[in-house]
This record gives sequence, structure tokens and C-alpha cells, in this order.
Amino acid sequence: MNSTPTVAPVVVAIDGPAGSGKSSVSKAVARRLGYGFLDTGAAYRALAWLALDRGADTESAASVVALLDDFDYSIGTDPDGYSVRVGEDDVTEAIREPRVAAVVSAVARVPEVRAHLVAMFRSIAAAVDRPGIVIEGRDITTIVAPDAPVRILLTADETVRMARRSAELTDLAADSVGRALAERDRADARVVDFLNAADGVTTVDSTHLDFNRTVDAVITVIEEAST
Ligand SMILES: Nc1ncnc2c1ncn2[C@@H]1O[C@H](COP(=O)(O)OP(=O)(O)OP(=O)(O)O)[C@@H](O)[C@H]1O
Ligand SMILES: Nc1ccn([C@@H]2O[C@H](COP(=O)(O)O)[C@@H](O)[C@H]2O)c(=O)n1
Repeated sequence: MNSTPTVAPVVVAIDGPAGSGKSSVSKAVARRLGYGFLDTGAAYRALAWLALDRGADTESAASVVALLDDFDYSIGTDPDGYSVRVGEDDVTEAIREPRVAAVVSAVARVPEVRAHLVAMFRSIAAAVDRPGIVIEGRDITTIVAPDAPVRILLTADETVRMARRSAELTDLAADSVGRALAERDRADARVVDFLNAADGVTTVDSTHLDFNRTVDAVITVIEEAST
């Protein structure tokens, strides 16, 4: 019999609106701490990608739910080796396309989808082979891991978030990307509240912080929680 004690990984739960830095900051924090990293938005995006790939009606909850049985999803939790697959397809890049972002909120508002993915996130987190895992999304502090020892709402003013996203772009699409980001937030906020910190959740506002100072601020919250 194997008597090796298994210790559950420490969970750092991070929520926030689109473009607040959840993914990049969480990844950097995970690297610094030697933790795993789980981007939950990637799963909603991958399901939206599958819906588009199959020609399913993303506005129809029944059509989206029908895809779940066939949703063979996998994601790496190594912050340095992140890849997303649906079956045999590597969709790491494809799920970032604007056509996917445009329909992901419709997929994510379906309660059966949320229940299915929340269960999946919990089992991915429990299986991580590191001392901890940073999980980021919209409902991590409230639904996925409400008992996590560290729960953070990462925010930044909408204009700053739009400017950061626009800075990633080299063409005139910056304007429409900014508008799409705001529309996605509005749609998502009807389903889960990621704009206000729930009880016990610490807000880190990066509006006036550069990237490294934001990572430091999150690490400080984690250190304070463990003392
Ligand atoms: N404090 C900061 N200062 C400057 N730039 C930042 C800061 N935090 C994040 N960024 C940059 O902002 C952009 C958006 O960050 P990121 O993709 O991590 O956001 P996100 O919250 O995961 O977005 P989404 O929900 O749309 O996936 C990236 O280019 C990132 O490098
Ligand atoms: N916990 C979550 C995470 C994401 N979503 C939905 O997925 C979309 C994409 O998320 P990104 O973090 O990659 O921007 C997001 O717009 C939500 O619709 C969610 O519902 N819950």
C-alpha cells in the first residue's frame, strides 16, 4: 500500500475583468512561487472554438450543452509551458482570435457549461504536482475556490485596460478591440460579479502600477495571508 501523504496544493484565486492582467500577472506569480497556473478563461474559449468549428449555434444553450459530452479538453498548468488542446487540435492560438472572443460570453452564460467546467477546474487544480496553483478567471474567488487561503480581485480602470490591450496591437484595430473588451465585460458581468470584491477578497488595483509592481503587490497579499 502506498502510504505517501498527499498534500492538497495551496490555491491562489484571482478574478478580474478582461485585460486586467489576470493571465500575465498570475503566470508571473506562479513562476516566482514555483506554483502551477490555471487560466480558466481558456476552457470557455476552447468550448466556444469547438462550437464555431462544428457550426453550432452559440446563442442556443441546448446546442452548446450538446457539445459538452464531446469536449475533450486539456490544458497545461506549467506557467512556462502553457498549451491548450481540444482532442487532437492544439488551439492555444486559435482561442485568442476575435471571432472566439465575440461568442465566448454566450457560451459561458449557460449554467450547465459553468457547472461542467467548474468541476473540471477543481480536478485539474487538485492534481497539480506543485506546492500550489494560481487559478485565474471570473468566479474563482466566489464559486470555483471560495475557501482558497488567498483570494484576490485584480482590477484596473477600463481606459487603462483598453490602452494595455491596444499597446499589444500594431494596427488600427485597437479601437474595436477596446470596444469588444468593454462589451464582453458587460455581458460577463450579468452572469458573475467580478467587478466587486466578495467578502474576504483583497483588491489589487493595478491602474497606477507597472507590471512588475503588480506582481509584487499580489505576492505581498499571498505572503501576508500565510503569516
Ligand atoms: N500592471 C500592468 N502594467 C502594464 N501592463 C500590464 C499590467 N498588467 C498587465 N499588463 C498587460 O496588459 C495586457 C493584458 O493582460 P492579460 O492578458 O494578462 O489580461 P487578462 O486579464 O488575462 O485578459 P483577458 O481576460 O482578456 O484574457 C497584457 O499585455 C499585459 O502584459
Ligand atoms: N472563470 C471564468 C473565466 C472565463 N469566463 C468566460 O470566458 C471568457 C474568456 O475569458 P478570458 O479570461 O480568457 O478573457 C470571459 O469573457 C468569460 O465569458 C468565465 O465565464 N468564467
